[in-house]
Amino acid sequence: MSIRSQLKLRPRADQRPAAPVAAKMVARGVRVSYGAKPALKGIDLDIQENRVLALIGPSGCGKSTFLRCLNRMNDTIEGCRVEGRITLDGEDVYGRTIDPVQLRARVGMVFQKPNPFPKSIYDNVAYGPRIHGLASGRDELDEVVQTSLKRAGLWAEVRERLREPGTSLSGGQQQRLCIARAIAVSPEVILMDEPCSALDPIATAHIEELIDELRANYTIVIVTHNMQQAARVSQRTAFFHLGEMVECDDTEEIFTNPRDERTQGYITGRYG
Ligand SMILES: Nc1ncnc2c1ncn2[C@@H]1O[C@H](COP(=O)(O)OP(=O)(O)OP(=O)(O)O)[C@@H](O)[C@H]1O
Repeated sequence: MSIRSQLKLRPRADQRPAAPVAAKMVARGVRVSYGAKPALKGIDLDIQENRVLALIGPSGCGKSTFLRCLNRMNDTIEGCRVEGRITLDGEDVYGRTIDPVQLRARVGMVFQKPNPFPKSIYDNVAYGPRIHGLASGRDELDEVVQTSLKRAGLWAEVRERLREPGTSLSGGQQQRLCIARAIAVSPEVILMDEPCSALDPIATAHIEELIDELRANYTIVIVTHNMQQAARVSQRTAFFHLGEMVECDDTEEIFTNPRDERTQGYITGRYG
């Protein structure tokens, strides 16, 4: 069986944009350390608009650290130092005028384990728009909640139970609720840190389909250990190794024709 069919790669024409795609976020020389210990050693990476970028690599190579740099989640980790430059639409996200709370509304995050707030399904989604003042009045808030749940592919399952706790949903539904919560504040970029690792194969398939739909409206960066998943959902893939970004290319190139032998070793399962 060819690697293309093993990885369920889509036909070439679907993978390749006809024209160059604009970079939504750009990282240059990003170095991160936790105390004295370096975790990222100078990452240069462009994140293209309305594309899914998968970050792959062995455990501990710095994928999550890099993801957290993009919306300054690392700010909350004591002893974590970030150097270099990351821009969103050309603006330095570490610039003095940037409010990290506003940044995290523009660059939302979905975590490994579904983490709904201890609130109703409705309030989980309404929370962000309320604190950011994005809806004036109840009707508008209802509309935002409904639209976000629809985009997250959850509306049909929860429309009759909006007042029930978010935690009463199944794991896969909770993860879609978390995606709806991220979408509700109209982000431009969505970061996903192994969003399917706690889910069964059916819930995983549902989230993967959703990711493919969401890229029409959002730029997505996903960390995954599952190479089939990277091949199925992403158009670009970056391979990380020991704190370096070894190569980034069209997903199909990375999986069928990697330039670096470390990438080759990883995707063929020699290590990792
Ligand atoms: N909060 C932290 N405090 C100290 N060191 C950390 C912290 N988070 C990560 N590290 C270290 O930074 C390095 C990169 O970790 P990171 O979690 O970014 O890797 P990863 O590629 O996402 O790994 P995994 O695939 O296992 O999730 C590792 O050596 C890790 O031990």
